[in-house]
Amino acid sequence: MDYPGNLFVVAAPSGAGKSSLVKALLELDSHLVVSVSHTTRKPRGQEQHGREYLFVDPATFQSMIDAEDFVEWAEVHGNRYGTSRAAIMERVAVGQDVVLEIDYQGALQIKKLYPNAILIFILPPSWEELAQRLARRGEDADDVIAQRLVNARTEVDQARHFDFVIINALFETALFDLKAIVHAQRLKYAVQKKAKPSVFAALGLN
Ligand SMILES: Nc1nc2c(ncn2[C@@H]2O[C@H](COP(=O)(O)OP(=O)(O)O)[C@@H](O)[C@H]2O)c(=O)[nH]1
Ligand SMILES: Nc1ncnc2c1ncn2[C@@H]1O[C@H](COP(=O)(O)OP(=O)(O)O)[C@@H](O)[C@H]1O
Repeated sequence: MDYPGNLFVVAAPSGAGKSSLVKALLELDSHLVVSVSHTTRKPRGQEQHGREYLFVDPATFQSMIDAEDFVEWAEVHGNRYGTSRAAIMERVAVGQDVVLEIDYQGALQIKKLYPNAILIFILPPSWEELAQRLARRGEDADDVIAQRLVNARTEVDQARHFDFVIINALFETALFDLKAIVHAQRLKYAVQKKAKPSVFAALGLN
């Protein structure tokens, strides 16, 4: 299926910094919107319904699966998470670029459905740093953090299936990399669609 907006998928093990990076990217880029997922996980700390997630009970989530409301969904760290069709298609259809912050299982489902989607994997600089970030974030109980660190091994192994990999050591460097990927993809899309940004004129690409 072809659509005028770009789809960017960002995945990472818990604590690698993907929410912080996506939030910073959105502040810099007014053409980008984030898809708000549904989840059966309980809200933590400052999270608000409709902002970080749409928090639903397991029965509601199941009825959405049955109604085929999700373009993808997966069970991650013992909870269910899903992207509703409405969260993305209405936007890409009118030419907005949408970023999905989802796990690798969802990312691979999205790539199958929308081969033009750009898959970006964020890696932490080390296992020690990942553990420290989860502890420093201070949002999860020790057993939840332990489970996430175990799952991180499997998740990191999936990075090779992604289009791009970013190492989030220094935050500003990782943010720069993310911006560059988004920018380059937009230009590629413009060339493919024979759109004519003025910058192409000098290259005879009109
Ligand atoms: N497949 C899928 N995964 C999601 C979705 N929304 C969030 N996730 C992933 O679920 C995992 C857990 O997210 P969360 O509980 O917010 O924890 P965090 O990664 O530590 O911030 C992360 O890998 C998210 O990217 C979704 O709609 N679909
Ligand atoms: N480059 C970085 N250096 C140090 N700390 C970071 C960096 N990026 C993110 N963090 C911190 O690590 C913690 C986890 O980041 P978060 O964005 O919540 O990760 P994720 O969404 O991948 O679970 C947060 O406390 C965040 O402020």
